Amino acid sequence: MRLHVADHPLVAHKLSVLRDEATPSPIFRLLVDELVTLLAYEATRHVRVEPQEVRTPVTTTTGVKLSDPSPIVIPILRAGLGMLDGMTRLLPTAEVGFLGLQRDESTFEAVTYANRLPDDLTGRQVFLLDPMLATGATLVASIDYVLQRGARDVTAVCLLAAPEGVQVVQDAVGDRADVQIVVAAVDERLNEKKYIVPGLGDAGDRLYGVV
Ligand SMILES: O=P(O)(O)OC[C@H]1O[C@H](OP(=O)(O)OP(=O)(O)O)[C@H](O)[C@@H]1O
Ligand SMILES: O=c1cc[nH]c(=O)[nH]1
Ligand SMILES: [Mg+2]
Repeated sequence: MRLHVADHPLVAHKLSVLRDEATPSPIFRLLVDELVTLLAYEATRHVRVEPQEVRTPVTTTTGVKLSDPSPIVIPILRAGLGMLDGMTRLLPTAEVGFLGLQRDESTFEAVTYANRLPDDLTGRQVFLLDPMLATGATLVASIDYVLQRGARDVTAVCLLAAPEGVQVVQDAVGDRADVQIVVAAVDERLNEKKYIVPGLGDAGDRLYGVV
């Protein structure tokens, strides 16, 4: 498994505003969208392309186009939905699937409550979107889900990760697939409630309110 931490002053600036407890939901949503577009540039560095002839006004040349089958982008509901537009802005031809998982806040296990994905993901590049990688249970369950459907090339785009969660994902994935995590920052640790410290609180609640 590979971990890529975005190292860019704009990412650091936007992330700092995101962390601020005084940042209201409308600004929070806007910043998540902007941050994801910056991360998407890194996350798509190895997106598959193939040669394509292009006729310019002057001559013909060989360019590239995204290979078939198109990549699939999967936001992990609820909070991952806030990352979808930022990702598809750079990958407008990608298909979009949905996975709904919620962390049980007493056992910290991930409970799956929804899925709308193709049965067969063989040969597809998969981009999972979830702002928070805390214990790693949600991301491991999501990766297992797409690997069971045949995917072998998976990139998770996250805003924040805890070192504990990164290790859990690394151990769980092993050499089963090519998995990459692209993240804006790896924070210090998890607290006793398994929240990321310093973190930004509950990403879903800050995007969409407490339900
Ligand atoms: O690494 P973990 O310990 O599994 O925690 C991370 C998960 O927790 C949050 O979702 P949450 O369960 O709060 O659902 P929500 O998106 O509906 O708020 C977050 O968006 C991740 O999916
Ligand atoms: O810090 C955390 C941990 C899990 N889920 C969140 O939204 N935030
Ligand atoms: Mg939540």
